[in-house]
Amino acid sequence: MPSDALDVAGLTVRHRDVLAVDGLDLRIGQGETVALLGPNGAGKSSTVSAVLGLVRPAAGRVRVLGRAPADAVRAGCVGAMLQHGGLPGEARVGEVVHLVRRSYPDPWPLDDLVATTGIGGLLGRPVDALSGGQRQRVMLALALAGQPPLLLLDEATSAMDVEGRCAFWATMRDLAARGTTVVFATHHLEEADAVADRVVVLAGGRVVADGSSAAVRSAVAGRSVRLTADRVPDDVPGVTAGTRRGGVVTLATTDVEATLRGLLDAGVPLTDLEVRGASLEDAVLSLTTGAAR
Ligand SMILES: Nc1ncnc2c1ncn2[C@@H]1O[C@H](COP(=O)(O)OP(=O)(O)OP(=O)(O)O)[C@@H](O)[C@H]1O
Repeated sequence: MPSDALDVAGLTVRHRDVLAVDGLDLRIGQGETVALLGPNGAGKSSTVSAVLGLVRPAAGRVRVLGRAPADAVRAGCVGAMLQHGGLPGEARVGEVVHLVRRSYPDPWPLDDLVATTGIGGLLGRPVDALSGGQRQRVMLALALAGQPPLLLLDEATSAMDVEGRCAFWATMRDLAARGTTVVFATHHLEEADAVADRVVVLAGGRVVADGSSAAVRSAVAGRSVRLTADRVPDDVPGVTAGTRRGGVVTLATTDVEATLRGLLDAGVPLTDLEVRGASLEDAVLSLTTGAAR
């Protein structure tokens, strides 16, 4: 059994003259929940397409659970929800789910699949009559139909309402807890922050940050240190700006550790100390601005 769900080395994807993915290295272990983040055109969908064997890389290597992408897909190892995934318009949802389940040797039990994805009320409806969010729920059911060990989700919740999103991510957490590897591309950074145990930030087809959400957030400048203090010296290391409201001092800093050390060295007690990091959105913006071609 390979230890990696995904092993991507030097992946380069070109769409005619556009370099979409530029020598990308990425290893994802089994059971990880990983968010792919980055601005429009960063190469997230192209990476997902290469992992599914839908585009042929110009260079590099992709292994999915130790297999070539097409073999992994054929073996039912990968479930995917893509941005432009098609469904037969006139067929009823129940028929499509039935057909897809039948194509797998060990499909997800129907009742549980229907309940998990919340499509019970949709089975008799023609696919064409679904709303965007309902359609995404059906796509999820199809992606899960073969009980795949690896799920790839590209903007999977873009059309869902708040309730649908909450239910969707609760399902993902359950699947992750059962050992499913979940890799999702999203622009909803709060989802990534809440769900992913690792975030990979792409820009210009390259990885510009890779780590826990907390680690990626802390890698950017713009953190602040807040404390209650009567006096703070002017020359605390790392501090770029300071404000005072009553007894509460807020210091913007590029180096939290140096700032805290400086305060302690100056004999300032760290009363009511709060250190605030940049949001994941701040971090992704800062990491990707100027990084894309
Ligand atoms: N079929 C295609 N033909 C030509 N260029 C393409 C094609 N698909 C993607 N591209 C280009 O490749 C680059 C990467 O696109 P990709 O869709 O992988 O980015 P993304 O990070 O998924 O973006 P988004 O967040 O907008 O979905 C972009 O410059 C895009 O215009």
